[in-house]
Amino acid sequence: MSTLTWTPDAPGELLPGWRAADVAAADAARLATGVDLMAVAAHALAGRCAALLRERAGGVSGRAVVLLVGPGNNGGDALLAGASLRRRGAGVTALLLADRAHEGGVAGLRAAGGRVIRPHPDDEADLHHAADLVRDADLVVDGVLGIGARGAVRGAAHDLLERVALRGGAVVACDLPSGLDPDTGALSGPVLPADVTVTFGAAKAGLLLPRGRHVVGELVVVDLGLEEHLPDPALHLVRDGGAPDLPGPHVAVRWPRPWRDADKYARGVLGVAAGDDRYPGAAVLACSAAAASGVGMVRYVPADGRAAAVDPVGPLVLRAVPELLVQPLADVGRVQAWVVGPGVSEPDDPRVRHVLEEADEPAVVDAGALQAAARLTREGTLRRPDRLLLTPHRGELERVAGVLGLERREDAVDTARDVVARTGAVVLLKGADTVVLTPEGRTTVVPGGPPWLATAGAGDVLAGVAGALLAAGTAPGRAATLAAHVHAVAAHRASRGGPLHAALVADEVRGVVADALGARVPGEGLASGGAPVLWDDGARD
Ligand SMILES: NC(=O)C1=CN([C@@H]2O[C@H](COP(=O)(O)OP(=O)(O)OC[C@H]3O[C@@H](n4cnc5c(N)ncnc54)[C@H](O)[C@@H]3O)[C@@H](O)[C@H]2O)[C@@H](O)CC1
Ligand SMILES: [K+]
Repeated sequence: MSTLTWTPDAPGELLPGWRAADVAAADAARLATGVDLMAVAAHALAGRCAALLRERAGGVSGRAVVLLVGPGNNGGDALLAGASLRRRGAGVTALLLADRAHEGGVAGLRAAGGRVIRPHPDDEADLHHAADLVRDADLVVDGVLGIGARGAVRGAAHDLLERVALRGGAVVACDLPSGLDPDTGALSGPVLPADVTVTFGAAKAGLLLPRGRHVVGELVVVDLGLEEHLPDPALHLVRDGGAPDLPGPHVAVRWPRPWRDADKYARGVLGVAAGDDRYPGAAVLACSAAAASGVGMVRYVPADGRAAAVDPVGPLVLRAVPELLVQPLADVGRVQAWVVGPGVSEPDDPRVRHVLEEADEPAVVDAGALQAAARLTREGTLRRPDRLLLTPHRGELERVAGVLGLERREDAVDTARDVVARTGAVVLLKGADTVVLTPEGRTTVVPGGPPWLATAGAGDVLAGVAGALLAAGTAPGRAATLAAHVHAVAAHRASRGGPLHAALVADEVRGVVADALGARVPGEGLASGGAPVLWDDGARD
């Protein structure tokens, strides 16, 4: 299924998502003011269904619409939308897939001339017939379960979804694709991937999280006037610039830019403690990416306290970034941030110990330094975790959680949240999508790069970009979100649908940042030509 997009009328750089319980409470508060929310929801749903029928089937009148109807109000929404489509001339059949169905909805559909069928859950011929109706429909509306869902879809709906889950025609999900957990995005049992999800009142968090996003299709958020009844969102999703290879307004507004007479310290000086004899390339990639991200200067710190003259990695990083300095740990000059860990294969590498136990500067902690951060957390000697950005992929996260002695969780995002709570550091969890979690409780989902990005060295590039931002004074949570987005956009450019390798991604970073800054909306964020972000609070992303 396509990646998630959302309609332009949902403004802002970030799309907020809420927990189902918070939306249900806001629904109830709004209902108490006397608004017929279901009528508003069904009207909007019918409108989007009609538009999709026109796009895909050339019109509404005479087209076949099948409603999959569950026991609750979600089914009620679908039935009332079906009644509206019937009045516009569509042939509408409701399949009632539970032992009860929303009475007003059934009556409404019948009154409009729609057909209502209740397939018997144990009758093979009934289910077969229902599956045929679904397969032949121009449009299927999934109204089996909404935010009242608990676990995988059960009963006749389960059996039917299993038979039709791979059908090709248009599907509109009512509030959310049934079988998707509204809070976590977990998919249990068969799920009908939607072309469009019309969600009511507020986007549910699960629609924006990695596991859920790929079955949501285009997301339309219907305004039910819930704002004043909703608490803070559970998470945010970062928006691109209209296509995966265009940076979104989030970057334009927040990327630090130098003022006219800024020196290298104002731009940021980054120490890179990465690479060793086994993994020299990690150092090259991290340094190149940092340079492409606008850092003022890079100090490269070789392994083993070696002097520049004898370090074999130094000439490689110098060839990639001629302006950097190679300085052994004992002589390293002033830095404003660190990247530590990419391509570091020795667990007791003194560079790792220095950054994690002695330094005060913010640091990106990646790869070979992650387990050390976990071990030092356990021992109580990790220095100022609030300055740290941990960047594990899933496997590394599990190892970190293991060292920390955390309980095993099924969902990696939950594990990451536990690691944040235990360490006090920001965690950037790499995966198909990136999830950034901060100790203040903020969760941000950043849509990922192309699948080709799952390649050696991609993480080293990301670490370099994030390090450059930390060096410029951007707070760890914000740096993580910005870096992940720029990295993903750069990867889309490097790939153009085909294979890529990490150095190509690093090469694209500069152009992505330039485009983002060029597209910046005047009057928003920093003043034009203004100061870089210096130690912003980072509480908000
Ligand atoms: N509360 C409101 O005022 C509004 C609700 N709306 C709609 O109502 C929906 C929520 O309605 P409900 O609270 O009735 O909940 P649902 O329609 O999601 O369904 C809950 C029902 O399904 C059953 N059920 C739960 N999990 C199941 C499973 N895994 N397999 C089979 N059956 C299961 C439950 O027993 C319960 O009867 C929203 O998603 C939205 O579509 C909208 O009309 C907007 C306003
Ligand atoms: K649904």
